[in-house]
Amino acid sequence: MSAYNIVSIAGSDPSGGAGVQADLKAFSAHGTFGMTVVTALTAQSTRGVTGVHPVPARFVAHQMDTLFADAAVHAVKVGMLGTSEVTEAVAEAIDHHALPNVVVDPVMVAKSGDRLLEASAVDALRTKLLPRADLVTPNLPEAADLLEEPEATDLASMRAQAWRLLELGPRRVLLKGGHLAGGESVDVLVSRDADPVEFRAPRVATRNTHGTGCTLSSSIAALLPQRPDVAAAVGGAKDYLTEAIRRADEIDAGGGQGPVHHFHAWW
Ligand SMILES: Nc1ncnc2c1ncn2[C@@H]1O[C@H](COP(=O)(O)OP(=O)(O)O)[C@@H](O)[C@H]1O
Ligand SMILES: Cc1ncc(COP(=O)(O)O)c(N)n1
Repeated sequence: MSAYNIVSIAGSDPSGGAGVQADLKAFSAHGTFGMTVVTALTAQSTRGVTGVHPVPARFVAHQMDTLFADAAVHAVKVGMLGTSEVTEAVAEAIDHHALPNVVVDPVMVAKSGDRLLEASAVDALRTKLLPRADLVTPNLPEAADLLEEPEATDLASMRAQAWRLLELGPRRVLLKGGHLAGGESVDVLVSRDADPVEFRAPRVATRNTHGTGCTLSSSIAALLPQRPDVAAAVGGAKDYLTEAIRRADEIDAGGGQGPVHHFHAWW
């Protein structure tokens, strides 16, 4: 029996590498029981997103109310939200159901360059959701959009932006450096209540990085109830993800940018 129920509130990726599909795989790999609240359907493959069909906000709220009235939830990962109405519904549910260990991955644009959040919804994400997050995990373009600043180009500007993101209200910020160049991929964790920590991993030479951000945030959510503190959960998630990227070329899910290997410890 798994002691922990972890919920992904995110979009569907039929190709299985990102969205709720990736989250369920990561939750399972970390020995937890995964649940999902779907916020949007996408038509998507390893080559890109060809369509987005948002779920009406009222029905996203209906899914959450039905699930949270029954299941004990130990952590939540929030991914693609699509619209400002859905973003606001999720923010309300976090308060109403007093959801614990809320990890927000502020998904805006897919690796393929396709938009996954309406431009008009960035404000709702910034003002309604970020202040309710225990941890927010932007990549560099998302951090720049949230701060309305140019994108960070080195570790020093990343560190400065991580602190400014903390001023938007989340309890902690993990600013991910996957989009920078260099031999190492470095993520910066800053908190209101602990010293900053940097997580370094050798940069893997592969184009198969579809869903890395989804997989990292859902792994952190799965590990938060199992590890002594947030830095330990992020470290465990980063180690798992790095190995999943290292083994990504073993999966053949299409001819574009492929997924990472969620079950590298088993197959
Ligand atoms: N080629 C790579 N090798 C190793 N780690 C990577 C690589 N690309 C991304 N990462 C790591 O994957 C995670 C997601 O990174 P990033 O690409 O910045 O976010 P997103 O997937 O949201 O765009 C981060 O921990 C980052 O350091
Ligand atoms: C449903 C959904 N959610 C999130 C992502 C982002 O993942 P990535 O940035 O790796 O494309 C995605 N492509 N699809």
